[in-house]
Amino acid sequence: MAVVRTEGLVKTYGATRALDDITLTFPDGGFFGLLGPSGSGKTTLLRAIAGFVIPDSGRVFIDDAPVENVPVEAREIGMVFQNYALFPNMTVAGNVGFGLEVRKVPAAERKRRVAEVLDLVQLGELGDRKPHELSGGQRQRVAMARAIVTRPRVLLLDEPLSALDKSLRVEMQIELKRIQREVGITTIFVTHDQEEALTLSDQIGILRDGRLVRHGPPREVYDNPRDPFTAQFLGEANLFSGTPEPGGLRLADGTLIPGAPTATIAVRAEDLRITLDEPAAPIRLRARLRQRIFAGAMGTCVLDWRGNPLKAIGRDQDFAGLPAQGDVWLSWDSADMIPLSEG
Ligand SMILES: Nc1ncnc2c1ncn2[C@@H]1O[C@H](COP(=O)(O)OP(=O)(O)OP(=O)(O)O)[C@@H](O)[C@H]1O
Repeated sequence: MAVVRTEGLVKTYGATRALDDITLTFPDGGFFGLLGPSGSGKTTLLRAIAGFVIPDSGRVFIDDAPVENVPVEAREIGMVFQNYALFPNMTVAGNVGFGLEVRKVPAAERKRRVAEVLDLVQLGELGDRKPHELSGGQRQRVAMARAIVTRPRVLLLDEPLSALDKSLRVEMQIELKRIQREVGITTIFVTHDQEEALTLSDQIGILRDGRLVRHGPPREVYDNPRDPFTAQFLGEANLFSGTPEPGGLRLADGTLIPGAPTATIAVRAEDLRITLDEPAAPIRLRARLRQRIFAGAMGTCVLDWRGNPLKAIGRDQDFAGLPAQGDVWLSWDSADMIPLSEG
């Protein structure tokens, strides 16, 4: 286990600032999820920690020791990348034990440690198989086993589950979390699946254009996103901006939102209520229902308010009685307004 820390990391490629002054601590034994749109710098940050990318400036520390002079193989970092390549001609046990062989671990100990880690990823019976005789999820477990068998101080995972289909992916998320807990290893995980990041992480960090926009415990960041980017990136948020008045927030169409705390507020899609009749709620807006999307347990209503797209998420029965499209009322509780810092 180890604390990983970056200080003012900058990496540019021509005019692109892939990392723009990243200062961040990844807690000892924690599961840290890095999130951000495509091209925001997630992979570059992982590669800089691993030592594959040399930053223009700034430093990486592992347990308070700077690592710029420590080569990749000596950083004691385990890695699982998106396209983890297993050696096709080696058995599962051979693949997992390879790193130990390179480190000249004696055969008997090697065998014991490979068996131990295969048990941990629940592949104890499959050590003699070749990679092509495994399912995608099993291959992913082998890649995990291979990354942790050398007992690294840090585990870096770059979209390790993205090749798996949805149901296997969810199963593997639970597995991954269990394995990480059992081994207790400091883990930094890159994903662009926000649900995955929220499920797995003790802490999340959100990157945008190479900058760290926010970090903290998932619930804290979700409940109090602070800025419009984070509010819309994490979950589905509807933004409303207007002019603050003593009585509330005056929107462009003249509607007054009583109790709005700031000039820009967000309302989560799950907190919007839709009714055909005018509600008694103090906060209410006239909007147009454009589309109702059925998606199993939860459904989505796509709405339009004065040219702004809005979204409401709910169970199908919440939307029962609504037409496929047409004029509706929107309302929400004042407690569900999230104050945001800028418009
Ligand atoms: N070797 C490179 N040469 C030139 N530009 C690069 C290189 N590696 C990354 N970049 C650029 O740096 C930026 C950050 O890339 P990075 O791969 O870190 O993003 P990401 O958040 O991991 O994206 P994705 O989610 O698509 O994998 C992008 O604009 C990318 O084009």
